Order: sequence, then structure tokens, then C-alpha cells
Amino acid sequence: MGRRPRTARERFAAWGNTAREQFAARWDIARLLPHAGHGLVAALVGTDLLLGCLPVVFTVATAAVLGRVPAAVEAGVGSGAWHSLVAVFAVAAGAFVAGQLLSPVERALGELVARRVDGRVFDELMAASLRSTGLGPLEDQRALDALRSAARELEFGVQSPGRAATGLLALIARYTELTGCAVAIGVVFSWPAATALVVTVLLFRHGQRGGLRRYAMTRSRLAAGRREVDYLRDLAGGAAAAKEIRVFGLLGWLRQRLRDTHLRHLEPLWAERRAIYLWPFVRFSVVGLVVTGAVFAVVGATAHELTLTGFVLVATSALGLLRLAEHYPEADLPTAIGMRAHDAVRRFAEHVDAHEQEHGQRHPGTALRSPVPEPVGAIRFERVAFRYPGQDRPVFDGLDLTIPVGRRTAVVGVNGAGKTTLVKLLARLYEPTAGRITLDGVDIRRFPVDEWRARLGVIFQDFVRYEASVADNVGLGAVGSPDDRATIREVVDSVGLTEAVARLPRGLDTPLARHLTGGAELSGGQWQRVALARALFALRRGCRVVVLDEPTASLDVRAEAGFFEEFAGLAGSATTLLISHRFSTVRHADLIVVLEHGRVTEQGGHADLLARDGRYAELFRLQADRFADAAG
Ligand SMILES: Nc1ncnc2c1ncn2[C@@H]1O[C@H](COP(=O)(O)OP(=O)(O)OP(=O)(O)O)[C@@H](O)[C@H]1O
Repeated sequence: MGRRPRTARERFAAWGNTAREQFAARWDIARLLPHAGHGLVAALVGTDLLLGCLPVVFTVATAAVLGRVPAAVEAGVGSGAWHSLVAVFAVAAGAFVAGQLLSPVERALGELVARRVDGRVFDELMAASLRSTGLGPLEDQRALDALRSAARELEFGVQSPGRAATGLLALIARYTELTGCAVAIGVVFSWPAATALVVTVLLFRHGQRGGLRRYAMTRSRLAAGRREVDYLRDLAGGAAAAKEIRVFGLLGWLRQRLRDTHLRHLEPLWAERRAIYLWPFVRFSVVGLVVTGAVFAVVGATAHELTLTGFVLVATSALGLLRLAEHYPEADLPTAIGMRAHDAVRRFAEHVDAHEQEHGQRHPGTALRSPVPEPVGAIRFERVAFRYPGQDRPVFDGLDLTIPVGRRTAVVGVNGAGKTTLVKLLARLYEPTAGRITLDGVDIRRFPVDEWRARLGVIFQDFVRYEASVADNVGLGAVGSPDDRATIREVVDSVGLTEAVARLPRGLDTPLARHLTGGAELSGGQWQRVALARALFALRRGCRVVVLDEPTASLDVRAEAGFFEEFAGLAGSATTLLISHRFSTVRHADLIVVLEHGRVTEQGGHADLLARDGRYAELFRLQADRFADAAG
């Protein structure tokens, strides 16, 4: 935070900066308005203008009614003065009724504008989050948090860019009324008095909005606390942790933690809110009373110069003006914090761009694009080094690894050896920090990333269980290919799911989520088979390399034992890469690679490696004993 301005000059400069920032912020909001459609925005602007004019008409007409009462009473019912009184009364009543009728119209139009603007920002958010081809930019926790909270704000639409846009337009009504009241006072009474009142109102508004800016800053500073509260709420209310919370008896702990986190988050906000709402209110009351008193004193002293209508008009307009110094709930908070979601989306998009640009500068040669050739020789990791963004310790530091095309390669290693990271690098979800990965001698960064990925069928350890039909869950292995039921059926049968699918209420079309109509839930092992079917489907649709990361984790012992040969048979001549920490499942691979401390420590065939009696042999025997125990 900068030093508080002390001298008048510094204060003036700070005030100028704030004004510029405010103007830029409003301009940003205004630039979103065209997304709502010009016609709709014009209708809302017209309605807000009318809503600003009607109270002024009402004030003027009411003053005119009061001014006409003595003459009308004296002239009696049916006289010209009486008719004139009735006419202005009709105008006042009309203005009042029109205001009442227009308010809901303005709200409805505002709702529509807000929804359209939010829809547009949501599209931008989707584009920004899918813009990055890799996972690198998603490692920045702050950018990710901002994006997540933006999505939430857009979803609930409470303080969203759409609300900021309608809030900005709502100011038209307020400032039209303010101008109208000031003009009434200026015309009827005194322009200096009108100017003094307007300046007082604007200064007070400025003070209040300054408080709101502070409040908005406090809210974003406390965003991390808010996220923790959301996380704990999801944990308590969601299905994911329901089992553990009950079994471990975590309810009490969860309740206490939620309460503590909530209070930690809310207390500074409450304190800030008191400062924002209490002190400006006190100041406003004092300033308002003094100014009102002064204006009334002058009006009173010169009342003999005013007609009754004039006097009432000046008095009510002055009160109306001072009322406009209040907080505008429909505009102030939405314009102060409603753009956070939009800013977060913009920041994230910039972050992604910077990341891609930096990558392009680090690897200038890879900008050249060439089509992915039909693999014939090998995929090679050549002196590959890699460190996750923000981490000090490298996962790989000079990794050399050859995956022969058309063969079955298995990469084994203990937990944390870097097996999944290797797959992520191969799929270009991250790029090596040094070295390169090649296909038949060509750096894979030279291939368009989508084309390269279309040649890879990767089933990750934590593959996604889509809440969609069985057929879709399999077909997602190769999106864009025509709806090929015959192949889907064939791969589903080949992974041993025929009976399980036949038992589902709608067969292949059964949604795999119990909460969906006609939906069903599969067991962990059945899900794993669905994922395998997804990989096989990708192979049938043109992918050349299939990677399975821990594919047997949820399979039973019998299924696990025969898994590799079975899958290799189904995969035919494709290049297969099997990742596992279970040494016993990979014995039939053509090539077994042992990964340890980010390097290949051993490689060869099963018999070879056993004969060598090294790390592989040690871990194989260790696990084989356990495996035999479990099977026996
Ligand atoms: N997104 C990430 N950010 C930072 N570090 C990570 C990330 N993902 C993995 N790591 C670290 O990288 C190392 C290798 O992880 P990796 O998941 O590749 O291991 P693995 O061999 O697949 O392990 P496992 O058998 O347990 O799945 C580990 O030390 C892990 O903590």
C-alpha cells in the first residue's frame, strides 16, 4: 500500500488518479453493454431516464397543487382555479403511478441485460479456461482461484458483470433526478444554492464510494477465506466425502472448522462494513443537517420573494437532492465489485497468453508446424528434464527412454517415481524444461498439438467418469468420429462388460449416474473397464499409441493377472505403453522400463531383468509373494 497523501497537492493528485481509475472502471462496464443488444439497452436507458424524470415531475406538480389550493378554495368547486388544481393534481398522480408501473419494467429489462452480459462473460470464461493447450497455466493457484470464483459469481449472478452493467444504467435515473431537482431550485430560487447542494451531494457520494472501494478490496483480499468456507461446505454437503465423514465421525470437527473459518472470513468484513456504513452516515447526517439548515434559513429569510408553489418546490427539491446523497443499492455495490468476474477472466487469459508466449520464446524452433507422420521407429525421451511450475525439485533430470513403435512397453516404478508425469509430457500437457521428446526423430512440439493428441489414446489413473450414457463414455475416446454403435458395442464386449451392460435398464444408453433419470452406478472395476473400452475405441478410430496409467488398480486379482496379455491382444499392432507400480502385471511386456529418481535405472524383458537380479527382480519378488498370497 502506498503512503497516505499529506499535502494538498498530493491529495489532489491522488484524487485525480482515483477519478481516472473510476472512469476507466465505468468505461469497462459500459463496453460490456453492447453484448446485451442495442435495442434492449436503448429501452433500458429510456426507462431509466423516465424513472429519473418522473419524481421531478411529481415534485413540481405537488408544489403546484399546494400553490393552487388557496385560490381554488376561495373560488370554489367548478371554478377555473379549481380545474387548474385538479389538472396539476392529475399530473402529480400520473407521475406517481407511472413511476410505480415503470419500476418493475425497469427491473425486468435490467434482468435481461444482466443475463445477456453474464452469458457473454461466461463464454469468455469458457474460452479462457480452454485456451491453454497444456496444464501449465492452470498451476497458478491464484489465477485458478480467480477463475473459479468468477464462474461461481456468474452462475449465481449476485455481483456479476451483468449486475454492474445494469447498475451503471440505473445511475441514469438517479442523476437525472438529481439534475431535475437542481434545475428546479436554480430556476425558482437560486443557482448558487442549487450548485452548493449538488456539490454537497456529489462530495458525499464520492466519500461513500471511496468506502465501497475499500470494502471491495477487503472482499477480494479475503477471497481465500471464502474459498475455504466453500470447500468445507461442499465437503459437508457433497457425496464425495460422505462415507469418510460418517465413518471417521468427522461431523463435529467439520462443524467447528466451518464456524471458525466463517468467522475468520467475516469478522474483518464486518469491521470494514461498520467503517463504511456507520461513519459516512454520521458525516452525511451532520453535513446534510447543516446544509439543509443553511438553505432553509436563506429560503426562510427570503420567503417573501417566493410564491407558495416556489417555496414548496424549493423545499421539496432540496430534500429530494439531499436524499440522493444516500447509498444507491442498485448501483453502488454492483459497479464496485461486479466486474471482479470479468477482471478475473481477463487476467487469466493474459496469464495463458504470457505462458504460451514465454514457451514460444524458449523453444523458437518448435513454432514450425509439420503433420504427424505414421509412426514407424520409436518415440524417444532425449535427455528430458522437467520440473512442475513453482517447484524446486525436478521430477526428471536427463531422462532417456525409448518406446518402440508397435511393441508393448511397460514403465514401472514406485509411487512418486514420475510415471504419470511422463505420460503428461508425452501428451504435451506440460513441456519439458530441457531436452526433447521425438517421434522418429522429429520433436513432437513441431506437430500441431491437437493432431498429436488425436494419435494418442491416454487413459489416466484418475480418468473421468462422465455423467453420460455408457455409449458416450466409450465414444468420448474419439470425439468427432461418427456415431459408431457397432464399434462401441464391440469394444464394450471385448473388455468383458457385455453382461453388466445387458443388466442396465437402457443398455448402452443408460446414463452412468444414479441421480439422472433411469441412471445407474457401476462398480470401480466396471468403470475401469469402461475406460479401457474408451482406449480401445480410440484405437479403432485412428489413434496409434495407447497409454494406460495404472489400468488395473480397481480390477480384481484374477482380472489383473491376465490383463496385460488380454489388452495387448485387443490393441493389435498399436504401440502400447502401460504404466504401473505393480511389477507383477507387466511381465509379458516386450520391454519393461524401471523408473527411479527421475531416471531409467533398468530395462529389458522380464526374464532378462530377473536374471540381472537388480531392483526389478527385488520388487517383482516382493510383490509377487503378496500377489500369490492374495490370489491363494
Ligand atoms: N501438479 C503437480 N505439481 C507439483 N508436483 C507434482 C504434480 N504432480 C506430481 N507432482 C510430483 O511429481 C512427482 C512425480 O509424480 P507422478 O504423479 O508422476 O508419480 P507416479 O510415479 O505416477 O506416482 P504414483 O505411482 O503414486 O501414481 C511426485 O513427487 C509428485 O509429488
